[in-house]
Amino acid sequence: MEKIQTPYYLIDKSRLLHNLQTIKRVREQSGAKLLLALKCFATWSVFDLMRDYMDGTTSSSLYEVKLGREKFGGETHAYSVAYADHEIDAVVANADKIIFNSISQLGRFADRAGGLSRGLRLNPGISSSSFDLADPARPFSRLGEWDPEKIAAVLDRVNGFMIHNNCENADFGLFDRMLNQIEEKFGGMFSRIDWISLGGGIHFTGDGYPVDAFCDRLRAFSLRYGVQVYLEPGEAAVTRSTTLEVTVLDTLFNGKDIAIVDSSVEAHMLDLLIYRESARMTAVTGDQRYMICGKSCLAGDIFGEFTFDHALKPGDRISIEDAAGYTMVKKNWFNGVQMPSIVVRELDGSLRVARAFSFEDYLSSLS
Ligand SMILES: Cc1ncc(COP(=O)(O)O)c(C=O)c1O
Ligand SMILES: NCCCCNCC[C@H](N)C(=O)O
Repeated sequence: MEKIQTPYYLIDKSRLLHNLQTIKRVREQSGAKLLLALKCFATWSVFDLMRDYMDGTTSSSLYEVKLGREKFGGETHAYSVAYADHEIDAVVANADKIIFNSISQLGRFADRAGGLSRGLRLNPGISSSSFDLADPARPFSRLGEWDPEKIAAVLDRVNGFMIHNNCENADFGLFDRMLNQIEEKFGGMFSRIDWISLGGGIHFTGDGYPVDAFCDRLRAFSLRYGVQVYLEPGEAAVTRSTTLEVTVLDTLFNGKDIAIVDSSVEAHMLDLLIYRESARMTAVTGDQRYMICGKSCLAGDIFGEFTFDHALKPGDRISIEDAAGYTMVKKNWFNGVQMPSIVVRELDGSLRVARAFSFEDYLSSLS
């Protein structure tokens, strides 16, 4: 096979499988159903593998619901911060459950939900987010209903609840304590519904996570209230499965050694800029330190500073870790920078270019 032109996202199915096997274990041991959060990862070329290990998908918009139904299958949950009048029928036609963000949306659209099971998002007012931007419990948050009295008044109109308050939470103790608080606040209503989704943001596929204790906690919760528990992993499902493969185009010294690569943080790993985080690379011992920068015009288009065991030169290849969650779903055509192809390393080790992007794709993204 010819060398694949960078930049490209490289999804390694055997690394993905590692997470999926933990997901399978959680399903079996806890009785919970696990749905892929498409907002985090929607690269459907690897759904053939993922669907064997997960129960379906959850979504944030009409297009995600349709993608989940069409490309993943299984159980399809629809959630949206706010549904529009003109899209609700299509959402209902493509979903198995519909979750409303507010009592007012439930009131407006419940009668158009047909035979679908209906859910309401609850906001417990606590979260594990260390970023105000991603904190669903931030002051004045619009994400879900807070008041148990108001929620109790519409209980006869819903079959389930969705509570998403974990964010990059690798601490089981914190998960457990927050769930206790949720039970104290809303537990009185839990026996009166059929299912509860505890959302995403739980990093149970990470090294050393106490998976047994996690499963026991979920199973006990489910039995206590007689509810089907759902989880909505995004990041946990795809973490460490994907790299962004780039090539050095130029090097220069401006007080620091700098290497410019054929990619852009703003266009291809936008979350890093949004949350002001550094990219990750496999650690190399060496004494050549470089600031790895993107090729867009943005002065702060910087992946981070990394150490190498050799001097970088044009043509050298660099592999940036953790390029699955919240990357491909956010890629854009800023500066007209070549959009990375999507390449899959199959379980037998062969590489497949699932998608390559061209000037025509750039053209058709605008008019
Ligand atoms: C309702 C809901 N479910 C699931 C997720 C997925 O979270 P993560 O990718 O952190 O697991 C999110 C993240 O925004 C969410 O808002
Ligand atoms: N790595 C920086 C923080 C990322 C936060 N992810 C945001 C999405 C998340 N699922 C959420 O709850 O908003």
